[in-house]
Amino acid sequence: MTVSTVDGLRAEMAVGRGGFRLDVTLAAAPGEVLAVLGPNGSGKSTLLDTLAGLLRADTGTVELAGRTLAGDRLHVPPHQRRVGLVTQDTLLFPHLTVLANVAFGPRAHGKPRRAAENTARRWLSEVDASELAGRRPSTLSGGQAQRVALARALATEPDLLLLDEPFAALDVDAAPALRGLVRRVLGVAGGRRATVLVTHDPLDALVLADRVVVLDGGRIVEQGSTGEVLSRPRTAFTARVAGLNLITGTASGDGLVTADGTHVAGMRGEPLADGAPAVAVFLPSAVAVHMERTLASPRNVFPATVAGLEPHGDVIRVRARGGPPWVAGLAADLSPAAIAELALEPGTAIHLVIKATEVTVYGA
Ligand SMILES: Nc1ncnc2c1ncn2[C@@H]1O[C@H](COP(=O)(O)OP(=O)(O)OP(=O)(O)O)[C@@H](O)[C@H]1O
Repeated sequence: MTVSTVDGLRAEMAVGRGGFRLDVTLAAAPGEVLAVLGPNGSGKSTLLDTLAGLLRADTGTVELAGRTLAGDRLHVPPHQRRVGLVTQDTLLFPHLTVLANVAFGPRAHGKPRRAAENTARRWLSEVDASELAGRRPSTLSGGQAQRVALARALATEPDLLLLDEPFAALDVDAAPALRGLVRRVLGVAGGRRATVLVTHDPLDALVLADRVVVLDGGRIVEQGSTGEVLSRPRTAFTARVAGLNLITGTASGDGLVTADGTHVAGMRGEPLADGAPAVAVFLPSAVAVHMERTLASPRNVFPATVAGLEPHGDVIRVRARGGPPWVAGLAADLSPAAIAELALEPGTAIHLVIKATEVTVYGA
């Protein structure tokens, strides 16, 4: 083993893939979660594959928790890196039970069977999957399989956890709860472990990451704390990524109550005591605009006024104002045809309609 003085992860590497070249320098401190955002083809998977050791960098070094994993003529193979990888395809062994799948890593690292199974049970319990221990992977739902895959990665006690779009394959009902669970689990025994999370979804970054890097064309075009990058975007991609609606208030039931007493119906992303400071987060694409006040439940209906219309890729972003202060700046993405049909223009009185299942509520 080659010793390094670096705590956590530090990677400075260049790798070519066909005509594409990834050239990045990044670091994640022990206990830190670094989100990697970027448009399709920007090099996110190439980055993860290289960190995992599945792909060999052409030049550069990768150092992790006091060890050099890649460098001058050095390439530590994936299974010796102490790196855990969770992807959308959970890749569980179909012929093994859930318990045996999770115990596999510790066994492969030399733990006796009983000790490996104890470790597996502990991590299954952390991801709320103890009752799945005897099941085969083919009998699990997508969300259950993702929880098991996470337990399997963590059971090896990796120095680096790589999460590749872990919620992308889940339906809208399953993703918020799993995101909340991952946030909790990443806090467990996370002192030494660094985490790199690749995602398309700004919610993932907002909820899970301490810092964000934005990749474009194989290079890092933005980086900083998650709040900094998402509140002051400097590229079109990050501006879109940051285009979230956010309402602050205090937790109440499954939703929250704003300072002026409006109830916002949502889904809890994590357990929250009623009255705790909370934020409700949803995408502009989840907001419909109606002229009449519809009473369809379980939807949120907020009266507002059109403040402005901005072209936004293929859609028109409607900005709202009026009513209580939190309405100002809320955005709805509509097709140009819908804008024309509703005859929207600045000053038009509207109702913003958002399904509760599209709104995720987290602790603030
Ligand atoms: N096996 C490969 N051989 C040659 N080129 C590849 C290979 N895999 C990826 N590429 C190219 O490398 C570039 C970066 O791809 P990569 O999959 O890392 O991007 P990404 O950001 O993960 O994209 P996405 O969000 O679509 O998953 C792309 O131009 C892609 O065409």
